[in-house]
Amino acid sequence: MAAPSLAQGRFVVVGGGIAGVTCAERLATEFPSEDILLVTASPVIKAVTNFKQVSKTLEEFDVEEQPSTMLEKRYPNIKVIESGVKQLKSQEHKIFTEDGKQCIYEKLCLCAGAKPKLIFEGNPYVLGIRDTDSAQAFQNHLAKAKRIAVVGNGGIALELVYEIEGCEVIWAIKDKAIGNTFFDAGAAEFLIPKLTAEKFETAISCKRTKYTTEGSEKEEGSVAAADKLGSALGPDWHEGLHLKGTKEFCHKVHIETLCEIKKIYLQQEFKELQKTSLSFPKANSDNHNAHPDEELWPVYMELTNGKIYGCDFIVSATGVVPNVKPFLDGGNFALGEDGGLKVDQHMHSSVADIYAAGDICTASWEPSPVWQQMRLWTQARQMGWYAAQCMVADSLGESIDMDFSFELFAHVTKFFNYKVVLLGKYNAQGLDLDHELMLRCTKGQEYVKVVMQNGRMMGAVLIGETDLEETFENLILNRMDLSAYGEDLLNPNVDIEDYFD
Ligand SMILES: Cc1cc2nc3c(=O)[nH]c(=O)nc-3n(C[C@H](O)[C@H](O)[C@H](O)COP(=O)(O)OP(=O)(O)OC[C@H]3O[C@@H](n4cnc5c(N)ncnc54)[C@H](O)[C@@H]3O)c2cc1C
Ligand SMILES: NC(=O)C1=CN([C@@H]2O[C@H](COP(=O)(O)OP(=O)(O)OC[C@H]3O[C@@H](n4cnc5c(N)ncnc54)[C@H](O)[C@@H]3O)[C@@H](O)[C@H]2O)C=CC1
Repeated sequence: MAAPSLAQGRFVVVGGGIAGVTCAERLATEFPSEDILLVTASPVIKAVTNFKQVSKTLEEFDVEEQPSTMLEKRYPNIKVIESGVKQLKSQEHKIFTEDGKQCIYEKLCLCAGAKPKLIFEGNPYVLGIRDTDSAQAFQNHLAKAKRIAVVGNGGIALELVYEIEGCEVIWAIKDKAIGNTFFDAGAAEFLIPKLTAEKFETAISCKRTKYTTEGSEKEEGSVAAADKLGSALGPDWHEGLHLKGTKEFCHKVHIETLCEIKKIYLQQEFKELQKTSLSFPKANSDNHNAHPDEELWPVYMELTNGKIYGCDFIVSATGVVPNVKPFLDGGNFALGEDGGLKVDQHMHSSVADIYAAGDICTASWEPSPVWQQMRLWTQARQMGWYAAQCMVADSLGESIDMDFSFELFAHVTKFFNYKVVLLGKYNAQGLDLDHELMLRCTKGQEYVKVVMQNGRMMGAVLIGETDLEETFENLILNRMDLSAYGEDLLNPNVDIEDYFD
C-alpha cells in the first residue's frame, strides 16, 4: 500500500465556508512567504465579495461560490486540499483526511461549520436546507408538491414561507408568534399581513425568484438529501431558485402555533391505523371548520395539539448543530451547551494551538453587554478574520485586543421583503425585568422597537426603511443616559440625529 502523502504548514485551516476562507486569506496576507493550507470537504469555496462597512458595526457583502483554484490564484500562498478531515490527533499536531493524506500544523483553525439539526433525522420525508445541493433537492421536490409542512420558527422558516408559491404550506411553530429567533410578537403582528390571502394578487407581481437549471434527482420516492458537507448558503440564496409547487396561487400558509410534531406516519401506516387527517384550513378560519381530508398523502404529521395533516414532505428548519465530530477523538475539546467548540476571547479552543471560528464554535468569553453569538455569516466572517489575527499575534508573541465587531451585535437582513436591522439585545435577551420597550409602528411601512434599561439603549429592531440604524448604533455604543429624551427618541417629528450632533 502506498504511504499516505504528508503535507505540512505553519498554519492550517479546515473548512471552505466564509469563516475558513476569510481566515486563510487573512493569514496569507500577513505571511506572504508562508504556505497556508486550507483543507475542505467541499469542491467549491465561499468567497466574500463586494464587502461594504455600512456603519461602525453593520456590514453587507455578497457570498460567491467559487472553485478553489480561484482562491489559489488570488493568494498564491494558499494551497487547497480538497478532502474531508476524518481525524485529529492534537498531541501530534496532525490531521488525517478521508483520502489518506496527513497534515502537520503548528497552528490550526477549525471552521467546519454546522449542519441542520433535523427532527426525525433519517426519515426519508424530512428534509433540511443547508447548502447548494440540499436547496436544489428542495426545489426539485417542491416542483412536484401540492402541500408541504415547514417546522421551525427561525431564519430559514421565515424565508421559506414567504418565498414559496403554488403550494399549500402548513407551518408548525412551538411559539405563539412567528419568527421567534428574530422578533417579538409585535413585530410578528406587523409582518403577518404579508402572508395572508388578501396579499395574493399583489404578491404575484413582486416575485423575486429566478429560474436556474434543474439539478439531477438522487432518490425517487423519498425526499431526504444525502448527508454531505457543503458550506452554508449565501445571502439571497433563494433568489436563484424556483420555489414553486404545482398550483397557480401565491401564498397559502396556515400557521399552527404552540405545537411540535409528535409523530410522523408514512402513507401505508396511516391507512392501517385508520387515522383521520385534516384538510387545509380556509383563510381566516378559527380551525374549527377544518374538515377531514379526502386526499391521500405520502406522509402525515401528528402535532402535539392532536391535529394530523398530510403533505408531500416536511422541511425541518429547526436550527443547526456544529460539525465537531471528526475533531473530537484526539481532541478532548471543551464543548458549549449547543455542541460547539468553546473558544476564548482569542478564538482559541481548549486544546493547545487549535482555534475555531464560525458556526462550529461557541463564543465562551465574557461578552460585551450588547453582543451575543448567533450563527450568521457576518459573524462567520468576523470570527474568521479575528481568529487569523489572533493566530498571527500568538505566533509572533504579541498581544491583541478583541476586535471591535464584537462590541455590538448588528445584523442586517431581509424578511418578507422588508429590510430588517437588529442591534444589541434586540429582543431584550438576557436582560433583567427592569427593561422597557418603546415602539413606533406604521402599518405596512415600518416597525421600530427599542429596548431601554436604566435610561440606556440596549437594543433595537428596525423593520422597513427607517434610516435609524446608524444613530441607534451610536446611542447603544455610547451607553449614554437618554432618560431626558423620553419618547422623543422615537418621535418621527423630531430629528434625533440633530440631538446628538
Ligand atoms: C438556508 C440558509 C440561509 C441563511 N441565511 C442567512 C442570512 O440571511 N444571513 C446570515 O447572516 N446568515 C445566514 N445563514 C447562516 C450562514 O450561512 C452561516 O452562519 C455561515 O455561512 C457559516 O459559515 P461557516 O464558514 O462557519 O460554515 P459553513 O458555511 O458551513 O462552512 C463549513 C465548511 O467546512 C467544510 N467541512 C465540514 N466538515 C468538514 C470536515 N470534516 N473536513 C473538512 N472540511 C469540512 C464544509 O465543506 C464547508 O466548506 C443561512 C444559512 C442557511 C443554511
Ligand atoms: N436572514 C437571516 O439572517 C437568516 C439566518 N439563517 C441562519 O441559518 C441557520 C439555520 O437556520 P434555522 O434552521 O432557521 O435556525 P434558527 O436557529 O434560526 O431557528 C430554529 C428554529 O427551530 C425551532 N425549533 C428547534 N427545535 C425544534 C423542534 N424540535 N420542533 C419545532 N421547532 C423547533 C426553534 O424554536 C427556532 O424557532 C441559523 O443560524 C440562522 O440564524 C437562516 C436563514 C435566514
